[in-house]
Amino acid sequence: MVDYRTQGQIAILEVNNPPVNALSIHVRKGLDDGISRAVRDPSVKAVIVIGKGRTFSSGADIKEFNKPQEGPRLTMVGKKLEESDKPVVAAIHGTCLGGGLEIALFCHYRIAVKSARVGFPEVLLGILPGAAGTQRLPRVTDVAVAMEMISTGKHVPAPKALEYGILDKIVQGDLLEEAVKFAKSVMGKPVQPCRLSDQPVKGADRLVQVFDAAMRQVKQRQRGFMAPVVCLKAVRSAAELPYNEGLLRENTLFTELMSSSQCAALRYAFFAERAAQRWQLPSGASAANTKPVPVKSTGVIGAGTMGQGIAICLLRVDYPVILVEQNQKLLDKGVEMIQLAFKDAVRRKLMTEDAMRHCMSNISPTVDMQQLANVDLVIEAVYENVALKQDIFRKLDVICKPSAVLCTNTSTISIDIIASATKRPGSVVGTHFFAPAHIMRLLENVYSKDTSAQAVATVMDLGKKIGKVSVLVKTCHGFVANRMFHHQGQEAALMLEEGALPEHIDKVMEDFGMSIGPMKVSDLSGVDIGWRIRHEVAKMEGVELTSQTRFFRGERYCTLPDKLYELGRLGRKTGKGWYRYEKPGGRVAMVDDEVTNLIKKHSAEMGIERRGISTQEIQERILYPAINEGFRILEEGVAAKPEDIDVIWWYGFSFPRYMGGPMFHASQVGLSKVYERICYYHQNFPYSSHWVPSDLLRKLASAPSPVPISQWMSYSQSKL
Ligand SMILES: CCCCCCCCCCCCC[C@H](O)CC(=O)SCCNC(=O)CCNC(=O)[C@H](O)C(C)(C)COP(=O)(O)OP(=O)(O)OC[C@H]1O[C@@H](n2cnc3c(N)ncnc32)[C@H](O)[C@@H]1OP(=O)(O)O
Repeated sequence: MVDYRTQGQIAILEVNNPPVNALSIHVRKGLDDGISRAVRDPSVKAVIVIGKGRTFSSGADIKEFNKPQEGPRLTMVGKKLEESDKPVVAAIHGTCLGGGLEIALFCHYRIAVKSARVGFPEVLLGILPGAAGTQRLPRVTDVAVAMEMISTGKHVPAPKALEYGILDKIVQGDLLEEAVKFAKSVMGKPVQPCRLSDQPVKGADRLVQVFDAAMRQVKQRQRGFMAPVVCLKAVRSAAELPYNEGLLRENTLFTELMSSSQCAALRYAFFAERAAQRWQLPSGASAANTKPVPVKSTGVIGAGTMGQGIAICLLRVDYPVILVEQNQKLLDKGVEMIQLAFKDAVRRKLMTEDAMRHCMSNISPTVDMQQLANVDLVIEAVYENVALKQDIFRKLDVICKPSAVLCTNTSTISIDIIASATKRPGSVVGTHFFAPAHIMRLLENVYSKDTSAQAVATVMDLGKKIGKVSVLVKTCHGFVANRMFHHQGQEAALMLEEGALPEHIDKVMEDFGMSIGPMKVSDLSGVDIGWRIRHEVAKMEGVELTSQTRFFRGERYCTLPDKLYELGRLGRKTGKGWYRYEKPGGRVAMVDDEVTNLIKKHSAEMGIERRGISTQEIQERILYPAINEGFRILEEGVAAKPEDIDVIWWYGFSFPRYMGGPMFHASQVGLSKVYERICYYHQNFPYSSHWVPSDLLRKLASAPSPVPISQWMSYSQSKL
């Protein structure tokens, strides 16, 4: 785990714990033994700590967090490094994160290659740097920088870290050779000035202003998230207490966070997100045994909002895009909007003018679908209409080369139905982007009964390349995201006619932790989207939905969203939806009397006596139908595991990660309690099928003791 060798008068401690040199027990032990040996050996005059493989160290081993602490503590190992009278140099490449950076800060010097990154991402796991990081970082760099780094978890590129004083030197060429040269240059120099524990905190005279400003930002950015707040308090104590007392304070705060439910949720999230990448099809084909089709050229059909966003995602990572629209006017508009989005990115310094020009030079706009003949992958992004999509895929089948992967950005229509329009259903796969497609991180990839493993591998790989978090699901109407979200929308509308107002529902859900409430989400994605889907389904079933419709498909139906649509209140894009906005496309949601009156009038017309709806009821009626549907999705194998559902909710609907996602949240509340409440609502609202309790949930709720999430799927086939 740590290889010890000497090169002349220099001892080299090389951490070797693939893949990311996590500081597991054997690494800590190896470093502890290694530094003792180097200190004891009179022929050794300097020490280098370096990582083998792709990285210096990703920090403490997160898998060990659930277990009793064994072996030397990281702070003890660090203390030995710092107390060495022989200079110790950390030689950094790849990432130097968390406990890895803490080790580096115990060393007397830090050098790095230019591509290295350093950071304290502990906050993203709901904890703080617990091996002296909060006390040592503000002794090497300004306290404001330390507060920013520790409370956001952002990685800092080596050149910036040099500027901050965290690194002593950036080297070119072979890192070890350069480290040896550097070690020789400091051999024999006194190490005392390089011991951070002896240094004062930098910028301590500005502590109060810096702390207050950082705290304001943290509270604004992430309401309800404890870790950033506690991180700031820990850094503050570095400036207020002597070093050793600061360490004790850090330890107390660390233990507090480590035992919190937010930390449990975030650790779950860390592994869930990675597990989602290890996809597997029922055939046994998997990420491990399937190669993607190489993609060098792409096409996007539809230059509307979604098509524009998807094209931007592809252009940003250097894919050439053939953008197809049905007429020149729509095409020109689409290209103009793409250009505007890039200009905005330049204005916000997210890209350079040159990069923008390069991206724009990679678009080939056309109204001729034949231009797609040679692309490796095409994504259809036209509006949600079965006949239209089938027509496009029929044409693609004729036009595209045999190896092309044919993707659809449908958000609800079964991929089986779209693929059936082609003679190559194996090549057809769903790539469901979330609006705005160039901003939202989620890509819900959808396989049909015929989709080939290679097509799946290609879209999972594409997701990674364009910086998305991809989750693979099996096709059905609405897939995972919209199938669950749909019930929230239904239940929200029903609560509106019973007595709630949009701002009440949003406030409750925002207080719960959602970054925006469901009514604002509806305005953001467009009131017309739901309208189109409902009316498309009704049309397919030969039903006409009118303002008098009370039941549809045997279920209680609320016409309020349809009434909003008919008023042309389509959401943010028209400047009016469930709220009023400062302008079409505006962002500031304001309560609108017209909507309040519409809702009250609607209740009266329906003969419903409005009542006050409690916070608990709003929370349960928004969350539990989605959770119940999540269990059905698991029963049907539409999602392979509960973790995949939660990943979809973090990245598709901004569900607070520190609450773990709806399925994790259900496990925290207790499945028997969730089941009991769903049964209660089912009794009260018998005409809403989303309250019919899932069989899997029933089985899990009646287990003699709580079943851990990782074992839920073993109950899906059981006969209990
Ligand atoms: C009250 C009870 C007290 C009990 C106390 C017990 C602990 C005491 C410890 C006290 C000291 C605190 C020390 C320190 O302050 C705390 C920490 O260091 S926490 C860790 C901080 N580091 C991180 O959060 C980094 C996490 N990793 C990443 O961001 C990325 O993995 C990466 C390093 C940037 C690399 O990214 P990629 O190249 O994309 O690779 P992957 O992400 O796919 O990772 C590959 C593989 O490695 C696994 N892995 C990564 N990091 C860790 C880790 N720190 N520990 C364990 N495993 C890690 C990852 O899961 C992947 O594996 P796979 O899932 O594919 O099997």
